[in-house]
Amino acid sequence: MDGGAADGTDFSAEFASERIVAAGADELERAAEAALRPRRLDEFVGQSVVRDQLSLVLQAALARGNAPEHVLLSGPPGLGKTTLAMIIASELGASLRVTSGPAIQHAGDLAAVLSSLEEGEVLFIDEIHRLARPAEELLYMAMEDFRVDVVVGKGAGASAIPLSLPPFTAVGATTRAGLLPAPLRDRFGFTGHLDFYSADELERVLVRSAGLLGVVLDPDAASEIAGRSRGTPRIANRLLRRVRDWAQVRGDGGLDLRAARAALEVYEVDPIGLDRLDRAVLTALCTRFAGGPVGLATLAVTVGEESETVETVAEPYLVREGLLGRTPRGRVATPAAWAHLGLTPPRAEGTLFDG
Ligand SMILES: Nc1ncnc2c1ncn2[C@@H]1O[C@H](COP(=O)(O)OP(=O)(O)OP(=O)(O)O)[C@@H](O)[C@H]1O
Repeated sequence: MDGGAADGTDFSAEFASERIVAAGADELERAAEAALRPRRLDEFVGQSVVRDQLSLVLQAALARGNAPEHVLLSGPPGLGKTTLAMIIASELGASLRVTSGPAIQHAGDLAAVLSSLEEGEVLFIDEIHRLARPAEELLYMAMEDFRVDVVVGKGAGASAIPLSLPPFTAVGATTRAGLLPAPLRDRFGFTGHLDFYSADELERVLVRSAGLLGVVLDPDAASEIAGRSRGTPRIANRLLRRVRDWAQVRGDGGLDLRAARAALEVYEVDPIGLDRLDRAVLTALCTRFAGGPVGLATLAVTVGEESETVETVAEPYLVREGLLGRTPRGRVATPAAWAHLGLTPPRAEGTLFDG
C-alpha cells in the first residue's frame, strides 16, 4: 500500500499492519476473513445507496443477458470492496478473476490475463490506481473496445496483432479514486463510493459474524465492540475474534459486555477506538504543548515515532473524529480531545476577563 497523503486523505496501512485497529489486513487475516464474507448482495450490511444502485445495474444486465458495465469501487481499506467484487460475480453467476495493480508489472502481464478471459467473466483489479502506465493504456482499450494488441517480436521487427476479447466486466477497487487518471475513470460505467459504517451497521456485521463463528454475542457487547471499530467492518471482525479469545481463555466462554471491555482493555483499544499511538499523540499535544499548535516533526519526536507514521497512521482517524486539527501553524488539539482525555484545556488568553 502506498504511504503519502498527496490529497490530504490517506488510507494507507503500510505502517499500520501490526496494529489491532489497522484498516489493512495481511495474508493470514485475509484467510480468516474469507469465512465471514457475505456472498450475496442482500447479506451485505449497510452502504444502502451503493447496494441499491449496484443491484439495479446487475439486475438490468441479467435481464438483458449482457455483461454489465464496468464497476469502480472506491473507499478506505476494510469497508468491503473485495467483498462486493465477489458478490458481483456471484450475483451474475460468473466466475471471478482476481489481480491487482502492483501484481501487474508489464503490459504483457495484463494482456495475458485479458486474453484468457472467458465470456461474461468478472475481472477484479484491486489497487487499480497502482497499475503501470502502459498496462493502464492497454486496459482502456480492452474495456472500451474489448480488444488488445498483442505485441509480437522485439525492436524494429515488432508488430502488434489485434486480438478481440469476449465481453467481460472489469471491477476496479481503489483507496485513492483521486489518483486515477480521468481516461481510466471514465471507462467505468458505474462508480460506487464506500463510506465508513455507522455503529448500528457495525453491530449488524458483528452479530452476523458471530453467528458464522458459532458464538453468541450479547447485544451490549456488540454495541461496545462496534463503538471501538472505527467505522470499519474489518476492524469490527478482528476485535470480535480477540473478544472471543478472551472469553475462551479468561472468561466463561460468553461474549458479554464484561468480556468485550476486558479484552479490548488488554489490546489497549479505548472506548472510541483509539489505540496506544493515537492516545500518545493526543496526550503529548495536550500535556506537553498545551494543545498546540506544534509542528508534526516535534510531535513525532515526543512520542518516539517517525513523522510519517504519526501523519499516516494516527492522524487520519484523529482528524476524522474531530480530535486533532491540522493548521498551517501546526497540529492542534480540539476541545473534544481534551474532553476525551479527561483534561482541562488552559484558559485562552483574552478570555481571562470574559464574563
Ligand atoms: N458490508 C459488509 N457486511 C458484512 N461484512 C463486511 C462488509 N464489508 C466488509 N465486510 C467484512 O470485512 C472484511 C474486509 O472486507 P474487504 O476485504 O471486502 O475490504 P476491502 O475494502 O476490499 O479492503 P482492502 O482495500 O484492504 O482490500 C471481510 O471479512 C468482509 O467480510
